[in-house]
Amino acid sequence: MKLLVVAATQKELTKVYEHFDLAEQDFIKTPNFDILITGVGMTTTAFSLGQRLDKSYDLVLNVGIAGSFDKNIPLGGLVNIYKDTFAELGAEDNNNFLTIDELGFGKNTFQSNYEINNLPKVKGITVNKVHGNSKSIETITKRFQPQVESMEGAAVFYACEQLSIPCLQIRSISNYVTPRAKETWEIGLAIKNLNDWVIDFITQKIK
Ligand SMILES: O=C(O)c1cccc(C(=O)CC[C@H]2O[C@@H](n3cnc4c(=O)[nH]cnc43)[C@H](O)[C@@H]2O)c1
Repeated sequence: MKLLVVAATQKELTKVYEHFDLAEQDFIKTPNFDILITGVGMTTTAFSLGQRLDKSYDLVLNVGIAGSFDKNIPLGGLVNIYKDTFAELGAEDNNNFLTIDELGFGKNTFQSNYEINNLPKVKGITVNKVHGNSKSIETITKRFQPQVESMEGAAVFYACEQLSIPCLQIRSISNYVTPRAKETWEIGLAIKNLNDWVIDFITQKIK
């Protein structure tokens, strides 16, 4: 199994780098798995994957922290984002929003096609702008009923679909999507739990 692990920042994979004794670089090849650090957001993700992703990979594992709309998911909890939507891609039509699908230019939602058993499956959206305002949170919740949001997920699903490569997106919840309150974010806990899971997953896969 040739595995590519994709994350936005090296910080989100700190313990993975330490555990496997990896050099602090944004693209690392090892005999058993590769790591790609893309930078934050859809544009950097698309560019990085355009440079590094090829059909030799059997699985892409997209990991990172994320915000949750769903207060039933604990901070530091891991989720399997099985479906992810480009939430801002489309057109305003006065008080309505037309998705890229409705405009006839493609599709806005992409799915994972790799099954694992042990994590809750949730619906995500991918955004350029982290939600941090009551009105916009209410609007986006009504529009797509998302449980979580990130800034890269749908872009990774898109790239994998283009090359027919199985893709799994696992994220650890660092914060709730609320009017911005960074002091309540649990980034350290989320990154620790994510890294423990990634180390375990890689170790199982390369046995
Ligand atoms: O401040 C830090 O110490 C720190 C360490 C590692 C990563 C970060 C980030 O802010 C990474 C940004 C990354 O996180 C995702 N994310 C997290 N929460 C949300 C959210 O509420 N809405 C959207 N995206 C979120 C996102 O995918 C970014 O790539 C900070």
